[in-house]
Amino acid sequence: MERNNLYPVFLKTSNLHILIVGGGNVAEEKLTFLTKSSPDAKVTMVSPIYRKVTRQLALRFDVELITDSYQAKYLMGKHMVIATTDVPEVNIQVYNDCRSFDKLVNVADNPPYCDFYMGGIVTKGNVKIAISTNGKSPTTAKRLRQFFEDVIPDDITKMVQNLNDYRKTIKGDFEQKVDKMNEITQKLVEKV
Ligand SMILES: C[C@@]1(CC(=O)O)c2cc3[nH]c(cc4nc(cc5[nH]c(cc(n2)[C@H]1CCC(=O)O)[C@@](C)(CC(=O)O)[C@@H]5CCC(=O)O)C(CC(=O)O)=C4CCC(=O)O)c(CCC(=O)O)c3CC(=O)O
Ligand SMILES: NC(=O)C1=CN([C@@H]2O[C@H](COP(=O)(O)OP(=O)(O)OC[C@H]3O[C@@H](n4cnc5c(N)ncnc54)[C@H](O)[C@@H]3O)[C@@H](O)[C@H]2O)C=CC1
Repeated sequence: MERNNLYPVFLKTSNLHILIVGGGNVAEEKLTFLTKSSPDAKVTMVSPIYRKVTRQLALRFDVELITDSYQAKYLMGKHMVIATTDVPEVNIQVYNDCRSFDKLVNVADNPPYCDFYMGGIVTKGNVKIAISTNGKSPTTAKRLRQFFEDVIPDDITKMVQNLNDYRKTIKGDFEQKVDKMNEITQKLVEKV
């Protein structure tokens, strides 16, 4: 059976600078989900034209909007790049420039030109779940995201905090703490 070999990481987006090339529907969708998950993300966009909602999001999340066509100079200081223009040659140019400068790049909706994929993301307080279908079905990623948003209780973050507090009260060495933490959380995975 095929399997997903991607390696998920949880980026500290406040330390990284992301560039989105293009200002249309796809750019707006990527910006919406990026800022929903990571409102502190440092984002710059470059495009001759922006949508109204994109401008509103930019104001709200302190996104810098450069009104210009893409040029390689805009990659300077950026760690990750998402290309979303409606001109395939421009997207490929962005991809090639990023390769030359060792930047991570995602040509939205174009798997062969992605170093990473955007995922479906569920956030409940301190808990975050990222979902990928290996690029096979973004719609499935979206539906799973909606499912988990629904079934995971909002107060799961309380459990995380309680366990964190409880751990500090346990006496003993590291191994004894691990045993105790596993013992008290066993019920969470027991089949009923
Ligand atoms: C590979 C990947 C690369 C990347 O863009 O990063 C990619 C690729 C493509 N997307 C396409 C289309 C759509 N994408 C969505 C939605 C999402 N797409 C996202 C990620 C990814 N999309 C990466 C894989 C993630 C994984 O591994 O599963 C999500 C999860 C995250 C996000 O966008 O931030 C976000 C849901 C967010 C949420 O709701 O939580 C919908 C659904 C909708 O809008 O209702 C449609 C329309 C339905 C359809 O067409 O399937 C097409 C076809 C284009 C064409 O028609 O040619 C391709 C190209 C292809 O599949 O080959
Ligand atoms: N909208 C969608 O749901 C889907 C779109 N696509 C494809 O994705 C691409 C983008 O789609 P949309 O966002 O809907 O297009 P769009 O037309 O809404 O947006 C394209 C954006 O790219 C900008 N742009 C054009 N040339 C540029 C350049 N040289 N430098 C910087 N920005 C530039 C434009 O100003 C515009 O803001 C298209 O190729 C489309 O076929 C694929 C699947 C679904």
